[in-house]
Amino acid sequence: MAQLIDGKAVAARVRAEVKAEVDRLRAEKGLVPGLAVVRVGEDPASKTYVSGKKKAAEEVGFLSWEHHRDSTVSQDELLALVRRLNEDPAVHGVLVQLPLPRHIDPDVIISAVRPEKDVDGFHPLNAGNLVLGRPATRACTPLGVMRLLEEIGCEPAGKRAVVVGRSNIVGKPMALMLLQRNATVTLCHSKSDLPSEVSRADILVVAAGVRELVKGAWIKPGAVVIDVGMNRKEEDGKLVGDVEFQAAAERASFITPVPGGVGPMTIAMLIRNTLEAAVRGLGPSSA
Ligand SMILES: Nc1nc(=O)c2c([nH]1)NC[C@@H]1CN(c3ccc(C(=O)N[C@@H](CCC(=O)O)C(=O)O)cc3)C=[N+]21
Repeated sequence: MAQLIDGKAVAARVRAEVKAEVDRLRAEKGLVPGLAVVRVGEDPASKTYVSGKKKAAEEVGFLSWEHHRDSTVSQDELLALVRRLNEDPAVHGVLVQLPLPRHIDPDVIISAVRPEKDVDGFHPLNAGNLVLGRPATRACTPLGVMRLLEEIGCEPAGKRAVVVGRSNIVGKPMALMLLQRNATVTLCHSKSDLPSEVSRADILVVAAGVRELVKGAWIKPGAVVIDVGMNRKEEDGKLVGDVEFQAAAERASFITPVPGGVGPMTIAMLIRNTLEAAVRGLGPSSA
């Protein structure tokens, strides 16, 4: 039976680390990190996530602002807001909650955020620097997964890592981070021969957005299974992942639950990225 990876507990520890650093920055430099979150429309999931981000920001002693706009806001109006936040010296991190309404091109908005303030790590400059293995702000969810692997003492070097799902916000950066740590990485589309790909994984990360897509019987005995999926069941409103949890747990050595696995880590890493953006803003060697 697999050991559970307690993302909630690790995330709380990350936030405590950040809080200690924020207290020191405030005392020594008079600096308080600031996070601005932009939310458009009335998507209930976005509302929940944004309030989670705001709560975490306040818990660690950041300043935080939520800028809410109606779903009818124009792309130009949203761009103007992003530019204002880019110029605001109290704001160290700018996050535009996705998804955006259909009449707004998310690439245009994401590219407008100053790369130094892009705490999501979605800006093409940060994404490109990740590809090149250069310093960059890294996407929060895969960064959180890397931290979970570290916590359980899982060393990626030389292991076969399989990532299911190729999104720009999870799958692709996840594969690159594992590659950077010298894993042998396979990045799969959900149309791949998943049973055969998954069965070779020492480290399996699933971010496909399809409820219980990965069956327990496919898991290699002893594998580390990281489930990034978040699917709300029609029947009872409960969250389930992209992995058939019970059956997978019988074969895996470690597995993340949903909820309480990767989700809380995403927010904790956003908080970390914002702290780092604030410290970078002080200029070289002044931290
Ligand atoms: N610009 C942008 N950046 C994001 O980082 C971003 C985004 N847009 N759009 C949506 C996704 C989703 N996301 C989650 C964050 C926390 C949990 C989380 O804390 N989940 C809890 C459960 C929450 C619940 O019960 O609903 C858990 O897994 O334990 C989940 C999902 C960030 N996203």
